[in-house]
Amino acid sequence: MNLYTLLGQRASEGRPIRAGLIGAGKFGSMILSQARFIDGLHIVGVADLNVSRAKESLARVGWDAAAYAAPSFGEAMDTGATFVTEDAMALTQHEGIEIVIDATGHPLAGVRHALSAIENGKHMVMVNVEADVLCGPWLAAKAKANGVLYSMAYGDQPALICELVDWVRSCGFELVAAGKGMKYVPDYRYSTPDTVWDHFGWSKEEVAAGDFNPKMYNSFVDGTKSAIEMAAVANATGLSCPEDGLGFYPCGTHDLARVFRPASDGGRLPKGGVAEVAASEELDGRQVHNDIRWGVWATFRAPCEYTRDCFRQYGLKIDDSGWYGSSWRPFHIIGLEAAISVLSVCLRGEPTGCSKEYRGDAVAIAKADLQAGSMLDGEGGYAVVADALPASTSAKINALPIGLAHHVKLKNHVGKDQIVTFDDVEVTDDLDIVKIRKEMQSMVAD
Ligand SMILES: NC(=O)c1ccc[n+]([C@@H]2O[C@H](COP(=O)([O-])OP(=O)(O)OC[C@H]3O[C@@H](n4cnc5c(N)ncnc54)[C@H](O)[C@@H]3O)[C@@H](O)[C@H]2O)c1
Ligand SMILES: N[C@@H](CCO)C(=O)O
Repeated sequence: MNLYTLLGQRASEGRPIRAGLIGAGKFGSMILSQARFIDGLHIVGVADLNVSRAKESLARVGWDAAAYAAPSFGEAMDTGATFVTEDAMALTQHEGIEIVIDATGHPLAGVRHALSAIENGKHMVMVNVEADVLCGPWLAAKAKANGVLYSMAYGDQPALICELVDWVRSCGFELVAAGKGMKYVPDYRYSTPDTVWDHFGWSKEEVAAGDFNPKMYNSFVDGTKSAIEMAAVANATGLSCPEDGLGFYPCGTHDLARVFRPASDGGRLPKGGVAEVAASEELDGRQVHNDIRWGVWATFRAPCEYTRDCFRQYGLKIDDSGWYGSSWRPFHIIGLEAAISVLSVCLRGEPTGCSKEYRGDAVAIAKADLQAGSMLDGEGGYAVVADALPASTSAKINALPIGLAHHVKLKNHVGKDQIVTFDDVEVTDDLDIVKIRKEMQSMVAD
């Protein structure tokens, strides 16, 4: 039965899905914008470090002040209104909430929120892919052991890629590659929060009128977010991360099947079975024809001649050999679609993508020559960018995951474009997360 019908049943029984949201920034705002139009979904609480910002977000997306004026979770449960608080941990512990959504983008906080939610018997929708790539396989195992579900967020590209991958495999096609689109040329790798808007493509007026965090958007522009997402996709789908990091091959939708096939068959991939990114800009900065900047895609091979012939007969976008086909979804609208995950988890008992193995890692790489004694400033900042590597490679070189490259001091000089390793940094804080990462070493897939 479809989600909408199932939700209608719960609404008519007076048993709405009771959810709590942590992080009311851009993604969270987009969830909140839609939530008030979804009968049967009650956002009991919104937690944000910055309560006044959260309230501004609620007002900006059109909520009446009375709708978020509940003075406690209990009152919110009784009245159908929403309680806004700075206490995220209390939200993850409240008995009335059945599902928690983390949209903070802070990897360490996201892991802690998820762990608390899971230990308190709640399902978890992890918008925070930064946290998912850091500890997702471990959190998913923890959720399973606690009888709850841990899910990627529909509307963001990783969950949509998982959906396409599932379609390819369920049809009996041979999956070759899957990934997302991105506005990217190699120089963007060195972008900082000061230069992000020169590259992202929005005008000064558009940026000034919006609610955008430049460091977050810089993590999109410099390739960090792509690395994080493709490693998370590898963990969720069984695909691999490319041995030498992401290729960011410029490619439009008409050409996916030709470009994203193995080099041995004329494509750009050193080998099949990988998560990759299609850049929406050519190397000289021209926009790619039929670009897929905002979308997701998968390429696959026909398993037999009859299937190959059907690809052509039914107008599938194929390569010149006819053996390779492609499928894509041209858009993702992030928080506007994220309720699909909440409904799928609570009504169907099915995550919309979930880390299953530890196959990929997003590792920190110096954006410039970094001196001993300097501090790393995490995703989208000035010091480091991430690339996606197989988890086995990351483990072998003792690479520092980008999610732990926050407020840590370098003890060694690290040259521009070099991978930062655990041996290069003084890790004095966040030892709970370091411990989880150590435990994850036993989960590394071949
Ligand atoms: N903005 C986008 O277009 C976009 C697209 C895809 C995915 N995402 C994902 O959405 C997530 C959030 O991104 P965003 O753009 O909304 O960021 P944002 O900076 O706009 O919002 C994050 C919010 O979380 C709050 N927060 C941070 N740490 C917290 C903590 N420890 N406890 C409680 N609240 C905390 C912040 O105060 C802020 O209000 C990230 O994981 C990001 O990868 C964003
Ligand atoms: N794919 C998007 C970013 C993530 O939503 C872009 O190219 O800007």
